[in-house]
Amino acid sequence: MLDSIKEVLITQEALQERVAELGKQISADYKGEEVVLVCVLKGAVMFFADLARSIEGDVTLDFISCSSYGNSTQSSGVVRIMKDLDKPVEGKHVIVVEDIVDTGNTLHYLLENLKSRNAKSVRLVALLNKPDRRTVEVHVDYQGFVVPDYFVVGYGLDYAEQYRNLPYIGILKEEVYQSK
Ligand SMILES: O=P(O)(O)OC[C@H]1O[C@H](OP(=O)(O)OP(=O)(O)O)[C@H](O)[C@@H]1O
Ligand code: HPA
Ligand SMILES: [Mg+2]
Repeated sequence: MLDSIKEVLITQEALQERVAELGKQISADYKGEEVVLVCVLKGAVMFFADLARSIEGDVTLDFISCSSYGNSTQSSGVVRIMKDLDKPVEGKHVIVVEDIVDTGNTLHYLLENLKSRNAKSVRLVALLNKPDRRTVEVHVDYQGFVVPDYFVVGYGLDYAEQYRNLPYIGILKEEVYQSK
């Protein structure tokens, strides 16, 4: 295990198992429907790639990039769209695929933004839900795991752009960000 990781919270195997379950559930719920899967870059990238492959049916992929954390472990509270979707979602079923709902700022902003584009429906699938830190209410339609109030990294989640390539979700040692 990496030196900067205090503890593995969710193993690679547990991630795979849960992602497959979510894929099954989504496939059943959207049977016979066309769905646009929206990846919220960059954090959701690993989850998105695995989830998309576990969904059976008529699926297209699109990408949006939001940022509110920068190089910090605290949300700036200001959400910016750095890259928008390529295609309009008007009249489409949209599933937003996100790595984590923490304060709720990003998803609150993004879900309202997508709903205003007149999609047929907009739902959220979040791999991780950290309810202890919530400052804005967000409805999570599908969730992978509830996590405690630690800054977690891996499987797409970063601290200052590092650790996204870890195959598991780990708790980052406090000294890594307190020394900065
Ligand atoms: O609920 P919140 O407190 O808003 O936090 C969740 C968001 O923060 C992270 O993104 P970040 O802004 O770090 O961009 P990244 O995905 O490129 O890492 C994460 O990927 C979520 O999108
Ligand atoms: O715990 C977290 N880890 C990484 N990125 C995040 N963005 C919001 N919360 C987190
Ligand atoms: Mg981040």
